[in-house]
Amino acid sequence: MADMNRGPLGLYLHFPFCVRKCRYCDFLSFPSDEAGREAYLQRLKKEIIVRGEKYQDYSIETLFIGGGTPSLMTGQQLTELLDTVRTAFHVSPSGEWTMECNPGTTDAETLKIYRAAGINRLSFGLQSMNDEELKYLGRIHTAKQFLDNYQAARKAGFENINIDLMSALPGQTTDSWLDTLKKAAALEPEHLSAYSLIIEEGTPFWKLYGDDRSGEADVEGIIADGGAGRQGKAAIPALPDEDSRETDSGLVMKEKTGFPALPDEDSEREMYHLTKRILAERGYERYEVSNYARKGFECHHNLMYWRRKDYLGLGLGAASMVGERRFSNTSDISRYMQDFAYCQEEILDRKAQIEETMFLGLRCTLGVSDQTFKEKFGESMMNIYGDIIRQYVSEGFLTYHEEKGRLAFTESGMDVSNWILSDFLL
Ligand SMILES: C[S@@+](CC[C@H](N)C(=O)[O-])C[C@H]1O[C@@H](n2cnc3c(N)ncnc32)[C@H](O)[C@@H]1O
Ligand SMILES: C[S@@+](CC[C@H](N)C(=O)[O-])C[C@H]1O[C@@H](n2cnc3c(N)ncnc32)[C@H](O)[C@@H]1O
Ligand code: SF4
Repeated sequence: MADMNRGPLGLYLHFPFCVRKCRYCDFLSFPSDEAGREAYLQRLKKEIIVRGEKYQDYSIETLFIGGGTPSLMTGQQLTELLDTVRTAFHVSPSGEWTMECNPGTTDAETLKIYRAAGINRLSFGLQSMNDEELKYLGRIHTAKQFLDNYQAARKAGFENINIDLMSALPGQTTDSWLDTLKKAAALEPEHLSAYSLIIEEGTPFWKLYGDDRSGEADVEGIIADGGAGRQGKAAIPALPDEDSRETDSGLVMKEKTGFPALPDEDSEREMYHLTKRILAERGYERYEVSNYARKGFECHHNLMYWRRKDYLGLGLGAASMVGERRFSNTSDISRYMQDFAYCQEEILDRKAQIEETMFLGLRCTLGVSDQTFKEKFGESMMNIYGDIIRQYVSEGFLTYHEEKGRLAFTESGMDVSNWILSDFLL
């Protein structure tokens, strides 16, 4: 139940450490040792206490521990971290508390402690069920290790589990994507995220594949997840040597590098359409561009971002938006260990607020409510975007539901949402 007297707040905690860096990843994370992780957590707990004092008028509705690899935390570290949150903030009793969990980094005992400490949703970064694809991505785990962890999580009492998958991987065929999708859905997780691999600048994959996917990263950049997630690049170590670059599955290899080629555009499209069909057939409703859930299991924390509700991000590089103030912590670890000053702060003007409302709202299949829009901005969406909306409605990409007063993408609009959304920049 929401706290009547306090405003709802989403709390994000960043844990910036991984066993090693995956070749495609530009999230803020780097390898670490035990001492470094412990020192960071001491600092994070201190930040929780310091910031908590300023947020006594709020109640934590959702909590999300992301990374990096938060499951590198011991049971005791996680328990202390969550106890600190409960001491420093008001928390809603039935809130969604998610933690990202990397296959190959956890076990049954630890998962039980996480559950007892208050985590009630797990998000597994599986990416693929194909060990060869996992190897090229630079993942540290196999599909089998994921399965073991997944079963252990169910036994530990987790009844709300997400699995992250990625398509359009090096060497991936539509058949192998189909296989990954089917195997993941067969486990009946409550939630599935299916992303298309983005070749991010500055990553080892950029060196290997940057030319093949030029332009793609730019489009994604405009429509970032509410500003959260894609800022702050970590230093990326050189490509580790491969023991063997042989492949026995007939993959097309990139000349010189020994890495398989990316699927061509047609295969990528096919994979995308397969995702929708296979997941729909198995009872997963798409509620956002890349997110699918059983009814009632949509990720509340991410919905806070897309609906532009207040959220506070703590830890290295974490992003926040409270009121129309957007701010984030430094991405420089040595600075973070010394002071908690915000490094980027801006007040969003009306234009930016309107653009964001459209970008983030339209990503969700529910779309944007004209009523809510009017209450916020004092005029109808039609006043501002009339021409564009009419054009895309007549072309069948957008639909306006008169009765509900909501503007949303049609299915074909969702397929090209990135391109259409750029027209909503004022
Ligand atoms: C920031 S990661 C953290 C999750 C966890 N550390 C893991 O990798 O298992 C969250 C998710 O973003 C997705 N992701 C990361 N890099 C991506 C990229 N370059 N393109 C598309 N999706 C990406 C992956 O599916 C990943 O599970
Ligand atoms: C890409 S999403 C994946 C969510 C997952 N599919 C799910 O349903 O739970 C999560 C990642 O976004 C990033 N992230 C989310 N909120 C953030 C915030 N407020 N500040 C900084 N990074 C954030 C973190 O790297 C986190 O691991
Ligand atoms: S994808 Fe996940 S595990 Fe891999 S480097 Fe990025 S945050 Fe770490």
